[in-house]
Amino acid sequence: MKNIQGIAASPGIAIAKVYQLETPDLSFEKNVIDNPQEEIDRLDKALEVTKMELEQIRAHTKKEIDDEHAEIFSAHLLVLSDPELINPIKDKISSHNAAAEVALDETATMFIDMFKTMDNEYMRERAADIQDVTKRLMAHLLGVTFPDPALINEEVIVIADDLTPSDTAQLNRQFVKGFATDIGGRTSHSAIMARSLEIPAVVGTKNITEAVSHNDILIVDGNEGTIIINPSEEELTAYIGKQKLFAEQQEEWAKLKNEPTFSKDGEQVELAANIGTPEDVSGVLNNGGEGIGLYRTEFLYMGKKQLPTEDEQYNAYKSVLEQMGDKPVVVRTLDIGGDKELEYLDLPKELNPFLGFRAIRFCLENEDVFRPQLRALLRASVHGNLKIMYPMIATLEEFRQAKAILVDEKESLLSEGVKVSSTIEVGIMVEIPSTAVIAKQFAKEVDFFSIGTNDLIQYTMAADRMNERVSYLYQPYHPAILNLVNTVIEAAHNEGKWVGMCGEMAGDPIAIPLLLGLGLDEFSMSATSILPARTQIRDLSKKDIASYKDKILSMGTADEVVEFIKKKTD
Ligand SMILES: C=C(OP(=O)(O)O)C(=O)O
Ligand SMILES: [Mg+2]
Repeated sequence: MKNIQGIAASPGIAIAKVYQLETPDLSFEKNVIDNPQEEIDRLDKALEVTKMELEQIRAHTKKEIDDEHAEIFSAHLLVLSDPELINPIKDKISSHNAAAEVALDETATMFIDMFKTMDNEYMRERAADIQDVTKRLMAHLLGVTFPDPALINEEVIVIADDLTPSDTAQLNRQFVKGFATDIGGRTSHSAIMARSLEIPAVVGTKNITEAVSHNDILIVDGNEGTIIINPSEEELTAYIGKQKLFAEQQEEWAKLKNEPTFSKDGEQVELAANIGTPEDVSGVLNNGGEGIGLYRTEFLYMGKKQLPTEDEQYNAYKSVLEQMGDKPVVVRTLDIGGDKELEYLDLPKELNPFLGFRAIRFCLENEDVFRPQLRALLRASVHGNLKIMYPMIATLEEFRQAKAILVDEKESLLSEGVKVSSTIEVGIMVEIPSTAVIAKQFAKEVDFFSIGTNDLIQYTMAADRMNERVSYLYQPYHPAILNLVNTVIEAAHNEGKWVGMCGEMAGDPIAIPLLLGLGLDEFSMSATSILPARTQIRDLSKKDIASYKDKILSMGTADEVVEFIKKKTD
């Protein structure tokens, strides 16, 4: 028996025997050729067959999964038709007399390396897409068959170094009970697809392919990220129990998908989701999200060579708003800086980037960047229920200045005859202690607050959210944090305004009772946390917890708070 720890990528527990998905041998002789045209013809033929195969996988995915995942293969097809990839391969063949395999390998490696080293997770994962497509193309050039996971016909757990999107799309849910890979992260495509197929998965184990052999029995715990190889009888019994419990839990959760969120004593709150791209919206709706509490627009600006145009932004915002119908969508304006750099802006390196020139500070000094975003948002506002939120507000002047620019852009759009919604709420993130402390003054001017605890905790505790050595100080349940949260909620409610929270704390099962008791109106979290949170809230009495509010807020340590709330809500 041996346990391996990886990253929990898709929830659930699977127990079955190992199926090793091996990549075929794609090695080749590095021959020089004497007829480049023949090689180019071979390449064109392989391209044609690969495209046909991808079309088939796309159709299969569309039928068996959904349109969104089928789009991955549309992207692959685009890669194969992209002259920026194909022309350099052909140039290498004709100018260096390289065999098609050599030219493909060298060109693909160059692009993959380039994307892999980018300081942006999204782009790094696009490297995996190019790798996937070019491997398939190479197999056709070499005349070797690619593994076909669709042929699996007994219950298994698929083990692989990595699962490409096309592998994942072919997995038959009836037989493939789970999967585990050496590489990958929570946002890699295979992980995203595992979640929508609802196959338990653990990724990033580093060495699962070496640790198991063909007929081993495995337990894959996608809730905890653990894999148990050849479990003992006791472990098996324990996990079969957990599996049953999880299945029961999921059935319970699913019943609440289209339900509003009420506490046991009948108080309503809103459970919303945090998203980074329009593609994330379907996951929000599938998980019963009542709104988008934070759309991080940075991703529109990242992984590019220049700023996105106003129209590009308009299309992204419109897509999110339309998909959400009349449900609220809080879009946060550009929060660049800190750990999120935009290389093309060429901003000077700073000693303390988290305390530096970022977010609203940058936008107010760079109106040429800020105004197009606000215009795109205002134009998109007629397509849904838009709320605009400014990040990193530290002073009232910043909010007033940002709002004045918005009003100015609105007036100019209206004078151009462009329609703009008249009901857009304008609010701020509360993630800087100064703003939390004078929330009372802010509450008179903003339409809403959303508490960004990821930053509020680091600034209040003076503990860098990225620094492992001070992570013990990063304490969401610290009375100082709870007092600030309480100040913000009371201030807002006194002015008849609503308060959300979009930091990670909002989806944390220990924090949820505390936040409910303090009167938080909207909880914004990752989509898959929504149904468990709704279930939890239905069992909590807001009034009961609120009656302990003064006691909790006067406690001295986070441990005391946790111990107390656990005891009261068990
Ligand atoms: C939601 C927040 O913003 P980000 O994590 O993007 O800084 C936060 O600070 O809590
Ligand atoms: Mg923040």
